[in-house]
Amino acid sequence: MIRIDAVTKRYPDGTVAVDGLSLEIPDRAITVLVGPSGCGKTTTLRMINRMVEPSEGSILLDGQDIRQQPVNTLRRSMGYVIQNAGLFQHRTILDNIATVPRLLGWSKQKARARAAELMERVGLDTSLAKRYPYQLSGGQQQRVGVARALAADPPVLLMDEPFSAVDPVVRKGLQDELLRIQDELGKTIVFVTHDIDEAVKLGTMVAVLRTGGRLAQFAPPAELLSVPADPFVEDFLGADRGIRRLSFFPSTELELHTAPVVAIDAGTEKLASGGEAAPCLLVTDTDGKPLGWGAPDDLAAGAIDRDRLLPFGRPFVPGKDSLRTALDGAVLSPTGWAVAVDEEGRAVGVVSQQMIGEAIRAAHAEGRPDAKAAR
Ligand SMILES: Nc1ncnc2c1ncn2[C@@H]1O[C@H](COP(=O)(O)OP(=O)(O)OP(=O)(O)O)[C@@H](O)[C@H]1O
Repeated sequence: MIRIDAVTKRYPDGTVAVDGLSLEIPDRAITVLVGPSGCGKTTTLRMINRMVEPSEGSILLDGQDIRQQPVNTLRRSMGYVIQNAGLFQHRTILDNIATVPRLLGWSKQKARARAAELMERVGLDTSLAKRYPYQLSGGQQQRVGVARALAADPPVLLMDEPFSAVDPVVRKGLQDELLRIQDELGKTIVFVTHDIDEAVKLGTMVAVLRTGGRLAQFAPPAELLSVPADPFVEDFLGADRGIRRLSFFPSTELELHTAPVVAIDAGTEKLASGGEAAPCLLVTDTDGKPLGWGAPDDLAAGAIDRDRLLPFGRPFVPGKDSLRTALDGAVLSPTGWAVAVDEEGRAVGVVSQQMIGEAIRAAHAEGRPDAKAAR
């Protein structure tokens, strides 16, 4: 555990960047520091690897003051990833990643083998190994930055706005990749961002800092969304807090209706009977994959015209997707019903907006959501 204990940082010009900050950063989890520009996030991160020394207070790593070990030893136990990756421009991708192992005295061959393994782990094709950083996209460079930080297998990873410089689609890919890597490796990650959505998506714990370097709230993201500590945090979380909180509730409890799901080659009788449970029927192909909503009148006549089917919106996978995704599916569906599919995309049932609303109320009444559903 990293324990930040009553830390204040006053820069020589008198700026108080961090003011009496205390935090307990849990092991093998992602702790996000988030807040407006200039609230002391980077300063806090840099105090953890002693690039900046606190003016007051102390930082403990596994119970030991970080000042008690040589700074180089400390930094080797902490990978560091920054915005724009900060790669060595004159070194190949492979040699960039192999930097720390080489510094640690590994042979060139062993360090490069490790680097190649890490390229795969962060989703980079090893055919890029001999390129130079300028020959990669921004997103690829960030992946190299992550691989380089992981090269010596440090227990701690410090990440300072690592995904801020890439477009939203690439950014989402990098975030997903980080969560996947974290599931495999279980590092203690401290992640700085000014983007609250990124904080909520990635954080096991989220520390919201306010200008002046004071802690506004330290909580799991679902708790942050449900009980913001004060108007500053509430304002910082932004609009749609209630909807976004639904990301933390699993959709497994939803009761699915199967009667309105009919295959396109079903007999006339079956088509006519399904419509009792829902105003529309979901028509699937012969493999069970949804094709669209058909109006009961059409179906009762036993004549399905594929061209007249209504789009079925975005389906959700119960057990994998959250109530937010299910609700989104229902809102997008012209019938107001969401379509549930299995991992192979075959329809397993349908559920109405009203039924989702009831599940939301029940989940809220039960209290704490399941944090895993957010991913
Ligand atoms: N070397 C320095 N000397 C003086 N003041 C500094 C120094 N470094 C940072 N500051 C000030 O300390 C405060 C906190 O800066 P810091 O970079 O930690 O904030 P931040 O939350 O990471 O900001 P951003 O999101 O904009 O990167 C700011 O007011 C900044 O101007």
